[in-house]
Amino acid sequence: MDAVISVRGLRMSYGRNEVLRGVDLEVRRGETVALLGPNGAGKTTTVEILEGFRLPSAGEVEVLGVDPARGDDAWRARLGVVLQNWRDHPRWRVGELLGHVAAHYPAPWNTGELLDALGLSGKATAKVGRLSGGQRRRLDVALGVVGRPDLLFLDEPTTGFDPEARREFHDLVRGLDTTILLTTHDLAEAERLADRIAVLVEGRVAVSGTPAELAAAVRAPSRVRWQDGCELTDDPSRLAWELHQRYGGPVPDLEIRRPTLEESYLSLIDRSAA
Ligand SMILES: Nc1ncnc2c1ncn2[C@@H]1O[C@H](COP(=O)(O)OP(=O)(O)OP(=O)(O)O)[C@@H](O)[C@H]1O
Repeated sequence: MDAVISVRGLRMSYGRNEVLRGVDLEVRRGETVALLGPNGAGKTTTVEILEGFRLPSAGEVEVLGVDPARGDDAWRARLGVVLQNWRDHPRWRVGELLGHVAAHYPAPWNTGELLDALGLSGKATAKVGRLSGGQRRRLDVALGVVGRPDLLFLDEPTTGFDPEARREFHDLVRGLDTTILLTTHDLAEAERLADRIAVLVEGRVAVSGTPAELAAAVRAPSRVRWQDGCELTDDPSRLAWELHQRYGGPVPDLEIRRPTLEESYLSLIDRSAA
């Protein structure tokens, strides 16, 4: 199997605060996997360990076949990281900044071609500080992929975006041809971008799979409402049948509402936190 990321029993504590309590995660070549979880679940901590920026307390971690704690420059050059924003470089010109970063990699993109590919044609001589928000985000992606990474990390990439910018960013990410680990607390974003989703709750992967598998695995109860009552049940057709028997015929004002994936996800988080 072609595992790009392989994590077994990953644990991490900050002092007495045990943030990761045995995370298992695998990402295969070419996949986009979303690590989904509420605020404080430990997503950023996990990604920082995978990037080699933080040492775990325990567990086995391999990224591109290497323990990140021992990753050398050649290993690092195979990773791409999309940072939130290059706010510190407003006076650099786009092409200069991209060329400067590209120079650190053995086989980078041609910067002009990359700008074209990411919809920034004609912006090479523009100052970073003069780009629109959406253009800045494209540049962030360009900086993350300029070294042709084998693995790209996107940590909460659309926080603070308006819906239009989010849609554009999602289109951009879907067009990238690399393995991606994305962290997000937004289920809709995970569903839109990821082949597989791993839900991180309370320091563990509570459930993982394709969006469809997730929907089946975490289904919250359905709500059955009728003229004289309302019940939550995991087996709505059985309840409907029992009501049919009770009424000796059609159930007055019968209404069955199955949960959305969003509701199921929120119920999973609530159950785990309880
Ligand atoms: N450097 C640190 N020192 C101490 N505690 C930390 C540190 N970084 C994170 N934490 C704590 O670890 C927990 C997990 O944080 P982390 O940032 O990994 O979660 P997250 O899932 O990325 O959250 P968010 O979605 O809010 O970014 C939180 O309780 C946080 O306060």
